[in-house]
Amino acid sequence: MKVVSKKFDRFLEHVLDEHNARRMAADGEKFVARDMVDLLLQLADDPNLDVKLERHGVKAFTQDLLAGGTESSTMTVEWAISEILKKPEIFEKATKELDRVIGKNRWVQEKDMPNLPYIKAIAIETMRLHPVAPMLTPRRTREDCKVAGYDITEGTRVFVNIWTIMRDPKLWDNPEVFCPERFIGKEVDIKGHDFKLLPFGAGRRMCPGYNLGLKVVEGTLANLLHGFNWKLPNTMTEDDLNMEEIFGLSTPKKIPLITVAQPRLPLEMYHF
Ligand code: HEM
Repeated sequence: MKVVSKKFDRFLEHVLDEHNARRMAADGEKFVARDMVDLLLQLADDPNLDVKLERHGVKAFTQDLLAGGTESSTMTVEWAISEILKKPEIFEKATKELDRVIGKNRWVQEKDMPNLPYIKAIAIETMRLHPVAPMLTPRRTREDCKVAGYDITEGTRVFVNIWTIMRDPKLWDNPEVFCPERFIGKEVDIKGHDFKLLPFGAGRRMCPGYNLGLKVVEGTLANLLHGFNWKLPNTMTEDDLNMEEIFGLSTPKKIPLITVAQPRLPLEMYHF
């Protein structure tokens, strides 16, 4: 742990030095912040902040964003492709929508997402069955309270098990079945107001990156489905595909997905 933390620190020092050097190079000209680190460094220079942001604060912030913002999205996309490989009819429906809305001569852009409700539904259904943080971050009760008949005293550390909530048969029809259609034509809230669907948590410790996270998952998924036919390798069948998860702070696949991707757009589309 100590070795990893030192390695991370060296990397973050380098990132900050690099950004500071670019700011210096602007030399009197108006510096335009290019990314989150630039913005944080600008804030750290502000002498009027109520709570001063120090260099170590900028590093911690940057690390939080990297840690929270990378595995969460990739893990969700891996689960989505796995679920789709199990149910090829979902792939067909998704590509029908993509071909109708996007066509075969371009990639999906962020502005297309409102016109791709089925892709959105696949993303949300994936997060329902495979939440990134199954127990959210721990809470501490501020006062005595009663939940479902249980007395919980002030100061108790509490975990909210969203994995179970999002598979609760009292709240969901056929909860174990991957079914994006359950969200089609419905107002869906995943911003922490609907307590049966909490992939980003709720309240003051809710995921601050939910908007970005959702956009990354939807956009990546849309382009992966638009750009490729997904098949299982060799003689492997849908039943052979292992869907076990490692249950812990996050829920990655126990056995990483191996799949075969074949282009489904004109070949010139793959030259970037
Ligand atoms: C699919 C994408 C993502 C999912 C499903 C997800 C989910 C979550 C969940 C469930 C929590 C705990 C919330 C709670 O306890 O109420 C959380 C916390 C957090 N997430 Fe995300 N997240 C995603 C993407 C991102 C991105 C893109 C960023 C930043 C760039 C980010 C940064 C964070 C941070 C910093 C926290 C800790 C917040 C705190 O403790 O106050 N996440 N995320």
